Amino acid sequence: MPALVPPPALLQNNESPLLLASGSHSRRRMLENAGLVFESLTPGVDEDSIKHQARKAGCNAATTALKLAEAKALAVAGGDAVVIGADQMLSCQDRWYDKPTSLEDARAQLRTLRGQTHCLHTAVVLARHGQVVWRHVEEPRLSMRAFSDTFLTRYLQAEGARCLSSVGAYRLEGPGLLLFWHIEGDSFTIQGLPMLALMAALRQMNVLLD
Ligand SMILES: Nc1nc2c(ncn2[C@H]2C[C@H](O)[C@@H](COP(=O)(O)OP(=O)(O)OP(=O)(O)O)O2)c(=O)[nH]1
Repeated sequence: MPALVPPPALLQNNESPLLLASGSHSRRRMLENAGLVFESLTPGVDEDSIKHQARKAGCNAATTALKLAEAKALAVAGGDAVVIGADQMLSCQDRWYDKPTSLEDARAQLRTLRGQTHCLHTAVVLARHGQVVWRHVEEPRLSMRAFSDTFLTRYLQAEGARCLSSVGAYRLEGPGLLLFWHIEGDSFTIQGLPMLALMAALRQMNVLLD
């Protein structure tokens, strides 16, 4: 039975096309699962340079994530569309982490994060006609178990490259859940988008029906 995707007219106004300025499968999946109809584009933004400048200017991780989300939303030519830009930074003990580039990188990162609490500074913005019209940040806190090296080896064998698409080297909706003993915050936000706040903003902008 194919997944039932409600026709756009039932859930949103066709006059305001929606564009996701992100290459994130996780973000796309969450919007699709909510029944939204949208286009997606991967923004060409030099994230490392923006992060470096922000850090040098003394910005915290939440402000930096907002700057990145805005840069992504403004980097795509949206025309009349409402454009969603988002970014997620991971910080632990004031150190910032990026998406691991290899399983060895993921192993090293998880060994550093285990037994500690880290924060996922998750920013989302809406832009229209080249202007950012809405900004939002949520900062869930996730406490990792002090898991064994044997567990970590088995986890990486089970997850493989799937864990490289996430800033924390885990998929909360997958075996990543086994890494944690406590989580404060919204699971959608952890997966990359504060969906409830975003849906409320899209209703405010008359993109989604109230
Ligand atoms: N499936 C899944 N993805 C997660 C989870 N936690 C974080 N992520 C993903 C969401 C984002 O795709 C990624 C955070 O990195 P970024 O915000 O830089 O986005 P990304 O580079 O993926 O795409 P973008 O820069 O927006 O084109 O981590 C999780 O628990 N599950």
